[in-house]
Amino acid sequence: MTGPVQFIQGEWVAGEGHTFVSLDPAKNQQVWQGAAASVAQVNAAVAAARAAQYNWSLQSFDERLAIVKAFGEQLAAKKEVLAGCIAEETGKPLWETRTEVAAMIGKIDISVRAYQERTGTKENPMPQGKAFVRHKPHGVVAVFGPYNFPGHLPNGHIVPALLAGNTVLFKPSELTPKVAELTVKLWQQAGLPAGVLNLLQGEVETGKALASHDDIDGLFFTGSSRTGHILHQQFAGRPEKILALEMGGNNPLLVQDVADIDAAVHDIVQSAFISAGQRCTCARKLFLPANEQGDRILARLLDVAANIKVGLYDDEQQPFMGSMISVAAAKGMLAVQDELQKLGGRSLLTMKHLKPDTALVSPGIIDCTDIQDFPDDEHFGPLLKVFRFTDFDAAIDAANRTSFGLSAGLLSDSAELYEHFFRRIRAGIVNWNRPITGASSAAPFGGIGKSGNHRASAYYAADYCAYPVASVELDRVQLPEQLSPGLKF
Ligand SMILES: NC(=O)C1=CN([C@@H]2O[C@H](COP(=O)(O)OP(=O)(O)OC[C@H]3O[C@@H](n4cnc5c(N)ncnc54)[C@H](O)[C@@H]3O)[C@@H](O)[C@H]2O)C=CC1
Ligand SMILES: O=C(O)CCC(=O)N[C@@H](CCC(=O)O)C(=O)O
Repeated sequence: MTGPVQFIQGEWVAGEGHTFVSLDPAKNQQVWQGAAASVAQVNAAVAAARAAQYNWSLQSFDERLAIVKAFGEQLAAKKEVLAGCIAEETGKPLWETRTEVAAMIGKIDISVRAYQERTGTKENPMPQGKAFVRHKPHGVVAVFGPYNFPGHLPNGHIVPALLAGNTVLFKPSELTPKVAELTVKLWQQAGLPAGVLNLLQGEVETGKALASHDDIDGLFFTGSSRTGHILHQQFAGRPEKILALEMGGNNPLLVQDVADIDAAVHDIVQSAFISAGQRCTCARKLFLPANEQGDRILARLLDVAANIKVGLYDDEQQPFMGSMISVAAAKGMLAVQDELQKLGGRSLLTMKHLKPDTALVSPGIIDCTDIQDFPDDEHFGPLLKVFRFTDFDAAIDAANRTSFGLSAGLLSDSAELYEHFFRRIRAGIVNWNRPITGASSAAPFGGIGKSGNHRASAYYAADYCAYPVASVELDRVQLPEQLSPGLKF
């Protein structure tokens, strides 16, 4: 019998499904154990969310905000505990998980601004009466989270959804159940009414039961393109439900004409290797000119990348890179490196498994210029693929040769070149002389192609959390000043 890990109708109860565990990937220790939610428990949670929804939506925005702010205070009070928990369960270094918790706290004020600006009430006078645009919540929504930002990214759906008056069923990644449990406990302490937020822990089967439930009004998903596409198929023929998909990327970074080589290399490293390459926005492909400047950048990049400190999340001298999420993920990246070498890639800095029973790997860089028919897959780890080019436009075409379209960037001292690049590149996030990771919560966040379904998150999450209601209103019934032809009163 495992502990109470499901939060349904304001009560912590044990799961009725099979037991699963969560491991500290850097130290190979078990940190959590629990039983998955059964189908009956998924049904009970959906019923609880449905029962709570009307009253939650009837509360004024300020009443809902007071509870969301109380959650923010809980986050601030427990920030070190939560940062420690994220580090332990993902292997990300503490310096980084502290920024994740700070982003969760920052999300609250930003979501209030977004709610008011994007979905607030608008009023316009009319010849008779007034026209209003108001917004209503969809109702009961499911939130699916990824493992790489187990706090910040689900929070980016949950906070705006609750503010708008929805009730939520949260299905976290099965790789990060402990972070989810701690976060939901903070919501509970903030005084969220029973049923408004329910936690359904489990693996794919729990996800399937929730996603296919008839009584949810929508699903907000952040995760892999593969799962997002499965969900999209599941939602086919159900146009009444809203589906927001934030998925992976295969993101290019181009370099041309830069004076400060170290600054360029810094932005490349931040783009490719932060979070051990486990960000959807990470640069996967680096396009470098096949000239003397390109050679100098590459040489410096190899030098800096070879010296990146990889280590444990709680090392006193903090590493830049912690571990990957699991030993399986680490082995998967090493297999990708082997595969690319077989296809004709030339390893310039070989990614290594640093300790076999952990997910600690070193960064890798591989020259893939000579690979014909380069595979269009997202490789979610610290392996950067380099392509040398002689023609900038051909490099942009190659960068666009992907079915994804999340982030892209140019490092160049030429504003004219950036203007040209911006016009031609296809992505939802396009940066100039900045890393392509580290997107702002105060901007929309989403991609095109296989990276999303045109429902951008972050600042625009407000849009998919509520639907607009247009009204024309007059405070008493009145004959119009001008009657339609053929009418006589
Ligand atoms: N565009 C964005 O905003 C972001 C995208 N990501 C992407 O997320 C991925 C990494 O996260 P993962 O946790 O591996 O994603 P994942 O797709 O494996 O899992 C995400 C969630 O979906 C659930 N799930 C998996 N298969 C399911 C199914 N058949 N039916 C219903 N639910 C299912 C999982 O249990 C988990 O809760 C990367 O591809 C990354 O690019 C990560 C962060 C941000
Ligand atoms: O949702 C937000 O508030 C902004 C999006 C964000 O924080 N993006 C991060 C993480 C994306 C990822 O998981 O890869 C980023 O751009 O680095």
